[in-house]
Order: sequence, then structure tokens, then C-alpha cells
Amino acid sequence: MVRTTVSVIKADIGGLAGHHIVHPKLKEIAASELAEAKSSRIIEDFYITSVGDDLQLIMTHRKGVDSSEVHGLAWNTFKKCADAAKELGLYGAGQDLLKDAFSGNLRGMGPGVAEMEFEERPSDPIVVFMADKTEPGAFNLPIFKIFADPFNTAGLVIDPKLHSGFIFEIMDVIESKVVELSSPEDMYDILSIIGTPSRYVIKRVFRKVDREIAASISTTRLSLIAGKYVGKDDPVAIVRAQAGFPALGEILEPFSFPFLVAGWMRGSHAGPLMPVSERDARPTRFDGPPRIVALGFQVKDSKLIGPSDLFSDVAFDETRRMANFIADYMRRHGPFMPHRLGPEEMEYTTLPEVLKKLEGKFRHE
Ligand SMILES: O=C(COP(=O)(O)O)[C@@H](O)[C@H](O)[C@H](O)COP(=O)(O)O
Repeated sequence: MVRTTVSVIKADIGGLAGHHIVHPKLKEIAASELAEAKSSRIIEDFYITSVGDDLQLIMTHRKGVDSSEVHGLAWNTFKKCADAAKELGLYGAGQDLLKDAFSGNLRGMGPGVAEMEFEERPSDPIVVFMADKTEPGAFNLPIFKIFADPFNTAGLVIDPKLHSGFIFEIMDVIESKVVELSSPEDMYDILSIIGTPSRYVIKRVFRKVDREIAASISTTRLSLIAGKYVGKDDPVAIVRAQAGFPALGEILEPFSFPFLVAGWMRGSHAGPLMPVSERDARPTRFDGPPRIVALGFQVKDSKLIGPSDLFSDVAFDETRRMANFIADYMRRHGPFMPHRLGPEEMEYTTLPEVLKKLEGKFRHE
């Protein structure tokens, strides 16, 4: 049986009008690079889109996860786009390409990667999530709800295939360590760490009965690679749906609540995560508010059928209205916490430079 790999690889390689949107020319270049790779069978299929100023390469292939050929293809594509971004004078051209030379894998190089390999079911629906102006830990709350909260996912109670629960692989991004915890039995332990999303990030989820991959989330923290703020990580995730996995509607349900995430202006503010259509993935207000797009595909013979732009549903209108209301409320705090993030998270922004200047002005009392 053929195994298919889905790779979602993204990078911010330059924005039109600041950190706003991707110029169409960059999408054209990426499309022509991936079309060539498809004809030479490096990949089987692809879909290109953008969310805010992040270029998104959604690809299927048969080379497995961490394939140097596929990662190399993404790297070279981003490099070509970055060159074009420089020529066009786009803002932050090449921003997420933090290393000079590709050395076989994108890990630690800047672009965000979510990948999974599986044997296709007769019908295999997936959801690809792409966020802008936030960090990977933003997925902790919705992924937990999808795979562990029976008030969100009815199937955890009703469906025998989901009833034994899921295994969460959680990464400590500061110490580069992972831990596996199982739901429902380790639920309180899971929550005790993923409630600190700046440090503990859900990386993968497996179905407990057979360890089948259920979700994969990018964990790149750009500031930890670069040692300073170089734009937000803007994570991506892949989630499998239906027939032994949560239903499409159970996967989307957590996003009907515009929960607060870290990011927004200068990566330094808490704000509501707004679910939007591809058309509305153009953050402007205070460089945000942070937003997320969800695309639904069927994977068939390693080809991508679709997508359907899932948050374009009017059922999310009320969430967007609430997100705008929360954005107003949070903005009125100006430079005060908890709108502005706490000192630990501000360490990787430009605030420490400002505080340093003040050091000499303090006197003991
Ligand atoms: O967080 C931001 C950009 O993140 P992004 O590139 O979208 O990951 C922005 O809010 C910038 O920090 C802000 O526009 C200031 O940018 P600079 O003028 O310092 O480049």
C-alpha cells in the first residue's frame, strides 16, 4: 500500500506594505517551482496560498517526513521568492530564512514545517490550518479541545474508535525535549504544561488504539533560533478528519471561540485569534488581530482534492464579531499587561534595549 506524506511548509519572505500580505509575484514563482517539481515527481501535488505575509506551500509526496528533497525544494523556492522580494523592495525580504546554506533539513533554519505520513483510507479528509501574527503554542488550546475535550468532540464519548483517546507529544521548546502524555488518563498533566504555550507546544497527536498519526503542528520559534525578535512564528498544522478521527465540525468547533494568543503588534501583545477565509487573511489593525485560515482537502492517490475554505462559513461570523469586540477591549489597555506580554516573553523583543538605557537612572532607596 502506498504511503502519502503531506508537508505544509511556510515562510515569511517579504511583505507588501510592511508585514501585511504576500505579493502575487511570489506566489507565481512558488507555483512555477512546485509545478516543475511535480512534473519531475519530487512531489505528487501542491496548493499555494498565503496568510498575511506568510507564503504557504501545501504539498503531497511519497518521500516521507523530513525528506531532504522536499525540504530542499521548499528552501530553494523560498530563496527564489526572497530574491524577487528584494527586487520588488518588499518589506522584510527573506525574513524567515535565518541560515545561509541548506544542510538537508529545514529544522532550525526558519521556515515552519508540519508534516505527516499515512496510508490513505478509501476517503481521507484533512484540514490544513495556517495562522499569522502568533506563535505555535496558539494551537495548544484548540488541539487539546479537538482530541481530549468531550464537551467539544462528541465522538470521544459516542464513537468506539475515538473512545480510548489520544496520545499527545508535547515539546519543551526552550530545552528541546519532548514528552508523551495520554488522554484521558494524563489530562491534568497535559493541561499543567500546555497552559504555558510560550514554552510547551503540542507537536503531534496519535490515536491511542493504533498510534495512527492524527495531527502535526509546526514548532519553530524564530526568536529562539535568531536570539532576537525577527517576526512571529506564524504556525501551521495538519489534522486528519472523520472515520476514526474527529469529524470536520469537531475539528473546527474550538475556533468558534476567539481565545487570546500571543503575537499581534511586534509579537508583544495578547489578542483574539480570528478565524477568517483566505480572502480575509490580510491583517491590518495594529498589525492584526492574529488570524487563522482552515482549508479542507481530500487526499486521494497522493493528490490534493479541493480545497474548501472552511472559515468562510457564515457560522463563524459571530466569532469574528466577538474577536473584533475583544480586540477593542484589549487595545484599550495600551502598553499595559496583560495586553502587552509579560517580561519573560518580552525578552526576545526590542524592549530589553530600552530598559538597558534606564538602568543607570535607577538609584537605591
Ligand atoms: O509582528 C510583526 C511582524 O510579524 P510577522 O513578520 O508577520 O511574523 C509586526 O507587528 C512588526 O513587529 C511591526 O510591524 C514592526 O516591524 P518593524 O518596523 O520593526 O519591521
